[in-house]
Order: sequence, then C-alpha cells, then structure tokens
Amino acid sequence: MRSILPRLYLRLLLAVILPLILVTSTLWPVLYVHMETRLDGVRSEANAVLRVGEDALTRDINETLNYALAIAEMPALQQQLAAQQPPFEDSFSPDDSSRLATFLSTLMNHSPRYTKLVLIDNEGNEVLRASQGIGADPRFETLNHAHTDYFKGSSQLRSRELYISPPGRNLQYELFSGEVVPVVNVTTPVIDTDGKRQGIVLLSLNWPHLTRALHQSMQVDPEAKVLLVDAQGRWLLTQSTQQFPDIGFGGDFTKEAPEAWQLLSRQDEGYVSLDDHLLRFQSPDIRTQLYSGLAGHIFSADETLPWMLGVSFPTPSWYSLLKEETTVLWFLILIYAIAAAFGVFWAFTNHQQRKLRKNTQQQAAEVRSLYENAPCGYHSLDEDGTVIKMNQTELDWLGYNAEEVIGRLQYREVISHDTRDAFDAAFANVKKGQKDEAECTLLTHRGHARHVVIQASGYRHNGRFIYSRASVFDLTERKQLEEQLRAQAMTDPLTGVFNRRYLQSQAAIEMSRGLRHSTPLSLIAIDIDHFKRINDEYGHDTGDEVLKRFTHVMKGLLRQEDLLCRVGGEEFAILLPNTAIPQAQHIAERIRATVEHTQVSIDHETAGQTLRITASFGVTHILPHETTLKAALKRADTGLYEAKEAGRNRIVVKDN
Ligand SMILES: Nc1nc2c(ncn2[C@@H]2O[C@H](COP(=O)(O)OP(=O)(O)OP(=O)(O)O)[C@@H](O)[C@H]2O)c(=O)[nH]1
Repeated sequence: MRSILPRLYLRLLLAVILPLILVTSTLWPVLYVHMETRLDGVRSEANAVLRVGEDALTRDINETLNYALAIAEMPALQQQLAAQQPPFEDSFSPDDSSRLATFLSTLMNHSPRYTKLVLIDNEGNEVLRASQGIGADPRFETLNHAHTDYFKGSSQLRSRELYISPPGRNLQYELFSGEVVPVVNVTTPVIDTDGKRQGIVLLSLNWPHLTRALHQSMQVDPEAKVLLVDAQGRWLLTQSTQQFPDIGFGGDFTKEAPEAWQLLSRQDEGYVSLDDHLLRFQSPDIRTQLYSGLAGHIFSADETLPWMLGVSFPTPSWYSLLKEETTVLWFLILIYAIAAAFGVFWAFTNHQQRKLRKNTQQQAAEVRSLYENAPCGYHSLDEDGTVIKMNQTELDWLGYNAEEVIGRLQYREVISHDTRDAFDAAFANVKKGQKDEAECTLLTHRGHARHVVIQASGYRHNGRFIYSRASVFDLTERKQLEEQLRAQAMTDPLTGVFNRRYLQSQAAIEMSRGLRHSTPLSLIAIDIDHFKRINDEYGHDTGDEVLKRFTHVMKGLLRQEDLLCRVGGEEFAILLPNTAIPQAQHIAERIRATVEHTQVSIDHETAGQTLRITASFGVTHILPHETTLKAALKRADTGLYEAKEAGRNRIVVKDN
C-alpha cells in the first residue's frame, strides 16, 4: 500500500504537468506569433512616432536656419552694420536704425520660437538686439559677444554658411531677465553687396519651445516616452519624462542610465530593450539632414552633434497580452483544466486498472500453481492426440520436461499396450463431444508403470473439436490397497495361510484346469486332536502358537502348487492339484508322522518346555463331474470324522 500511494501521487503530478506541457507546447506557437505581431506593432508605432518627432525637430531647426539666412540677406541689416563701422557712413540714420530695431522686435514677438535676434559687428559688439517680449533695448548695445562660441564659430564662415551652437543656458538673457531659458544659438555672417563681411546675425532658438513641440508631436500615445541626448550623452529635454524623472536639461544621461547609454552609443539607430520598454532611436544630424536650398555648410561644436532622438513604448508582456486577450486566457484555462481533468481521470483509472491487473495476475499465478502442483495430472490434447498442455505433476509422473512433451509427444505413446485400446476408445468419444474416462497404465520415461484413470472432456467450437481437457488420477495406491484388501480377504491372519473363501474360489479354477488337462485333484481335511485341551491347559495364546507351528510344519512338507487353507478353528484343508488319492494319502501320512514327532515349544510356567500334538486326516479326491468343492469337502470331513472315531492320529481315505 505504501509503495502504491507515492506512485499514485507521481501519476497525479504527471497528469497535471504533462497536460500543461502539452497545452503550452501546442498553444505556444500561436501565442508566440501573437506576441510577435504585437511586438511588430510596437516597433511600427515607435518607428512612425520617431519619424514624426524627427520631422518636427528638423523642420523647426531648418526653419530657424533659413530664417537666420533670410535676415542676414536684408540690406537694411547690412547698412546698419556698415554705419557702425569705419568709415562710419551716415547713409543709415538713427531713424533708420530705430525702424529696423522695431521691425526686428515685431518679428520676434510674432514668433515664440525665438528668444532674440542680435546683430553683431566684426569685433563682437552688439549693434542691434530684438528680444522676445523685451524689444530692442539700448542697454545691450555695450555687450560684446567676442568670447562666445557662436561668435568664434562663425568668424570664418562664408556667405550662406551657418554655425549652430549646442543647446545651452542663455546666460546673457538670464542676466537681465532673471529667467533661465535654454537656447540654441544660430549665427550666420552678414556680407554686403561688395562681398565685405559686416558682422553676424545671431538668432536664438527657444529650446523649451522646440522640445515642447517635439514632445507633443511624439506623444501620440500616452505610453510613449521621448528621449533626446547629444553626442556626449547630455540630456536635452526640458520637460520631465516618466522614464527618467530625475534627470533635467543638461543632466548627464551616461550616469543616470549607464547601461542604456552603452547600448545607445554603439549604434546610430536601432532598437534597444530598456527594462520593460522597447526604445527606438535614431541620430538625426542637423548639419546634414533635410537642410537644402539656401545654406552652404552648417558648422557646430563637433562633439555635441549628432543628437540622439528616441521614443520608447512598453514592451508587451505575456501577462499584459493575456490580460488584454481575456478570451484567449479563458480558452487557455479551459483547455488546461480539461487536459488536467482528463489526466487526473487517467491517473485514477490507470491506478485502478493496474490494481485489477495485479490482482488478476496474482489469481492467475495461484490458479497456475494449483494447476501445476495439483495432486492429479492435467493435460490437453489436440485432435491428433498430441500434447498441447500438461501440468507439472503429470510431467513429474512421466519423468519428462515440458519442452520434450508439448507439441511433440503423442499421448498414447506413454500408454501401455494393454491399456491403449481403452484410451483410444475414450479419446474417440471425447472427440465426439462426450465425457469419458479410461483406466490406463502410463509408462514413464524410465520404464516404470503407473496405473491411472483418465477423465476427459472436449472443448468444441462451432461444432468442431478443438482440444481435450483431461484429469489424470493416480491409481497406484488404490491398486495396492485393493491388492492388500484382496490378500487380507483371502488370508487367515493368524497363520498366514489361505482361508476357506480362497479355497473355494481357487478350487473352481483348479477343478476346471484338472478337467481340461485330465489331471487328478485331491483334498485332505485335517483337524488337530484334542486341541481344546491345549487351550484349556496352556491358554489361548499357546493354542495360537501351536496353530502357527502346525501350519509351518505342514507348509514345509507341501509343494509350491499345493494350497493349504485354514477352514475352521483348528481345521485345515489341503487342495493338491495333479495329485491322485494314493499320493494324497502319502502326503497326509508324511504330515501326520512329522506332526506327531514335532515338539512344540511353549512358554508356560507350570508346563514343560515342549508339547506334542497329533492330527487326524480325511483324504478324498474331486470327482470328474463335480463342479464345486462342497461334496469333496463333505467326504473329506467324513473321513476325518471316522479317523477321530477310530482313535485319532490317523488317516481315513474316502474315495467316493
Ligand atoms: N487357541 C485357539 N483355539 C481355537 C481357535 N479356534 C478354535 N479353537 C479352539 O479349538 C477347540 C476345538 O475343540 P473341539 O472342537 O472340541 O475339538 P478337540 O478338542 O480338538 O477334540 P477333537 O477334535 O475331538 O480331537 C475349541 O476349544 C476352540 O475354542 C484358535 O484360533 N485359537
């Protein structure tokens, strides 16, 4: 029981695990394709959003660049700059200058994209400024831009060439307005009609304004997260982002997300998995991308460009997939539950079946053991009488092993010749569909005989004999017992000689043989004289001893074929085949004389050690017409009686 339970638990475990594996492995490809489709969807969406963002970014910056170039082309601007520099031509009056300033301020106020527009002479001195919301302010006139990157960066620029600074704090602006607004400074040289460089135009792009527009264009999906860093990993967004909430404009992205940066910095564009997000990124280089037409080269602080623009979307997880696809989830649960239920059912059924099979096998083994070791033999024969089955008991009786017998031995071969007919007759009846039995003698492998009775019946199918089934009972013991009983029935237990019944049965045989061969048959009746006295004097046991001794003496005087029988208490008869009366008389005389001279030892305190006995005899012969012993016995008894009457210890012959 203990060993069965763990097996049942193991099967139950398998019944749950196997369906799970089966269902999962069957549905896995479907779910996998489903997941891949979802991932493809996310990739496509990221691609599209990134393209929109990139378009917005480059479009705004391109417009700024073109705007700067267009302003630099304005003749009034060139005249203003020329008027500020030697030989200080007075063709551009202060009124002209004021009108220009007003015009530029109006331009600025109408475009929130820019924070300021500054006209700078070749020495870096600010000639004119138009700022967002402030307008042209004479206070700035004294400012010098000679130390700035954009002034230096644009010093070598030729006509229609541009310099773009990295996004940064507009410190000058901050100084006066108190606000900190990151800007991108764009500069381009102002060249007059003679090709003389008059100075530069500085156009500051409002970076928060630009990135806000970028945010808006890319956040078509609330799940989308925007990323914008420069080539050094500086964070360029001014709006907070959920994905990197701790980082602000100018923050070091390489420290905030070193692993992500490592992945991003390896390639110009692609996909990167960031935790549970998929990031699609690209490196739009503002110096080359989309810009065409008005400008020549665009220069920048090289190490900060190109920027890296990215958008990330949550990666679909199995959980989110199943949560969304509740039908699929329920289907999965249902399929799994059915499979598991089937598995459990199978486990229990299988367990029961195994138990039943084990019991059946045990019972079959018991039946087999009973069959093999039964106290009787069992065998089956086919139509030809060939052994097709035989139990161990019968094999042992016959002294063969199964291989020598099954399919090889014809059963009648082990039956003795004298009983073979009985077997054949019984087997023929069995083949006809009857039950039958036959007493046979089996001849063993070593040549011994075994008496048996074979009881058989036939197995038939569709009216045709298929095989016989026989039980074989050993009769050896029974025969021996019968023999013993028969011998006991014929023998006198005290003296061991035959009794009256045997004399009569044997006499019939001897009489018919005598008649057949015409040989004489004589009979002697004998009675011990005064036997009663012996009993009375010495006791019954001594009487018995005398009877035994008397018998022994007589047996010693007779031939093999003579039949000595005790026919009464102390009365005996001897049937003498092939013996005529004279020989019979002679034999009787020899017995009489021997007995007379025989001393019988007795074990008695008062008596002597031996005693002598005598006997009387009546002799006759069987007449040819006599068929029973009755008349002859009567004659012999008459002779005996006469011998007693005549004084005992003598012989009287009665021949008719
Ligand atoms: N010890 C013994 N005595 C037996 C047996 N069978 C018969 N007797 C006895 O034999 C005696 C026979 O006695 P009787 O028939 O009177 O004959 P008897 O004494 O021999 O006298 P006669 O025959 O006339 O000589 C009886 O006393 C029986 O009891 C026996 O098997 N054993």
